[in-house]
Amino acid sequence: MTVNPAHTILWPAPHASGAVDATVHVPGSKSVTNRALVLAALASEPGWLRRPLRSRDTLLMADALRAMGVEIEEGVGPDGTGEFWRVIPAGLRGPATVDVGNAGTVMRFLPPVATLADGAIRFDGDPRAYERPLHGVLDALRALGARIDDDGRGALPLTVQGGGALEGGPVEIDASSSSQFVSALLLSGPRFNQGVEVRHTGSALPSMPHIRMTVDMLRSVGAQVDTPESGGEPNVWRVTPGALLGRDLTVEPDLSNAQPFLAAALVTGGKVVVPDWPSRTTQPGDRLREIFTEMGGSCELTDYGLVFTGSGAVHGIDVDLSEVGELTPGIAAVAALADSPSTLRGVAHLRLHETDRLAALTKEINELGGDVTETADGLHIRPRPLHGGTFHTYEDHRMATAGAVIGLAVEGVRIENVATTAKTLPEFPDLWTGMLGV
Ligand SMILES: O=C(O)C1=C[C@@H](OP(=O)(O)O)[C@@H](O)[C@H](O)C1
Ligand SMILES: C=C(OP(=O)(O)O)C(=O)O
Repeated sequence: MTVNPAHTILWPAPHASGAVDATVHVPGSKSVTNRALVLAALASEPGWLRRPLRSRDTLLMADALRAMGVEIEEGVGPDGTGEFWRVIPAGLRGPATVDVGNAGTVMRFLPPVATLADGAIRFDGDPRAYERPLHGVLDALRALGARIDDDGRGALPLTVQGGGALEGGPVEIDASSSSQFVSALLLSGPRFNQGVEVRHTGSALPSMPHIRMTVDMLRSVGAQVDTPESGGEPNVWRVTPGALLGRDLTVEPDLSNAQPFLAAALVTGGKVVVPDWPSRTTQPGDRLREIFTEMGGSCELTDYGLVFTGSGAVHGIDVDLSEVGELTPGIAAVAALADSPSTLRGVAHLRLHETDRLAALTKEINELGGDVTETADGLHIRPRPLHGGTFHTYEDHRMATAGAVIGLAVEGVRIENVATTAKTLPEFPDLWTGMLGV
């Protein structure tokens, strides 16, 4: 992917001179695209993805699957239907090398896939990827019969010695540091000889909507999945072995990436329309309708999409974000501009995301004059008048977009390395200036 060199230095975040009024077409969901790619690669017939997200995380996923033998053709559909990817599954094989970048979905979803390959699959990634938790997936795979060589830390870099099949069966994991451990095992589960039964044994499990997304998408390609919600035991998911269908799936807009645009309407007292907002979805970003309404906006979901309107007032909020952790940076940015304090709770695991998001938000907002303190599991934010300055992003796409939201209301904010938004939204700087008409 080409990165505009100007965006890797300091990007003057545009200041809003008035209320925004824009329609923003938000590209496809990262979480849906990467699940769809994995499921299509494991299917027994070709499948299609329409309007897939093209970003660093999803291109890494596509490249990794290609390296293991899957064919992915790219094209553009007729009549404005947008881009499509046609995924043609093949016998997975090594040797191959997978670059996970700093994509949680790639580093967690693919080691289970690699156990099904014939040959060695080596995994490597960005320095931060070495620090992000992976042990839950690796320990589980070993317990299910896989051979994995690592340096003993239960982290990247590592090599999965794919044996062409995995026995599978019941396994216990502690997924309190990432829901992606559970999703990873479930996604490949239909292809294990005995399927898989995942029992989460640790403390609270974050990001439950993302596990529901995994289950929904598995079922939509013909997998049989028993869940706590479908009458099973609490914290236990069971996937029956079986073939997966190739599907024709249109990817929903990424609702977490819609967040900065909705936030723009909220903090400027303006209006933003996001076309194709789904009426029913497992994406955690759908919770923004409720959260940003409580913070002062209002929503109307029409057949065309979501119409979100700010009132001019921005209120603080006391909210448990454990189910929707990836929304935290954007909510913190709005909270720093509110008329009352906020408490964001339930997100201790964000310390092991792209960066330590709790530390990064605290430091960067405070350096602009804010008053944020870290708690054991979140942030306490007391709004104060902010001033301009450099907002560092720590190679975290959501830090960059959070800084841009603050920049709308505060003159002189410069975002360091806005190009890091390429992880999930390479078009961010252009969409942002387009929204503002600058
Ligand atoms: O499965 C997924 O697509 C995701 C799950 C969540 O991870 P954690 O459970 O590690 O927070 C979320 O934060 C991440 O952005 C995407
Ligand atoms: C936590 C995130 O990403 P990842 O998929 O790398 O975990 C995120 O996008 O906010």
